[in-house]
Amino acid sequence: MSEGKIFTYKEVAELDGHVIINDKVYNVSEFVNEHPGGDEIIMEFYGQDCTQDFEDIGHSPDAQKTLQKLYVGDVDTTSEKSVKQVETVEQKTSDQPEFKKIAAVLFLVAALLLYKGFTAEK
Ligand code: HEM
Repeated sequence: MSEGKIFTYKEVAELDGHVIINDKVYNVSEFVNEHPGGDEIIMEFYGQDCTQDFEDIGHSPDAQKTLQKLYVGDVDTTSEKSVKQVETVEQKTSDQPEFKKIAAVLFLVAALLLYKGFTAEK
């Protein structure tokens, strides 16, 4: 399906009530009120790409069908992303709680070894 309009990332960001899933643009402004997962969860993604989150939930074929009805066009993937779109991607990659946990464990082990070293000398 590619008979829709072509949007740049910036155009989508400026539109109210539109999201991007798999490089396609959907007008979800009316659908959000009927979304079984709640309106806010989608509203957070207005103007942005929510492919990952949409797929992580494991939406049913029924949800995919609903999506088709909301299709308004495609995104020009070569266009420049808006600041908001870049921020959400960066947030996802740099926000790694696993890394913080590992750093905390390493710090504790180092502190313990240092402490043991000091007490052994005496
Ligand atoms: C924008 C297009 C979207 C459509 C058309 C859509 C559609 C649906 C539909 C029809 C359901 C009912 C269950 C199913 O059939 O799979 C559902 C459930 C759900 N959706 Fe979406 N959804 C969209 C986006 C999102 C996004 C971006 C999220 C964010 C994480 C999300 C989170 C959820 C959750 C958590 C449920 C489960 C609700 C429950 O069973 O309690 N959805 N969605």
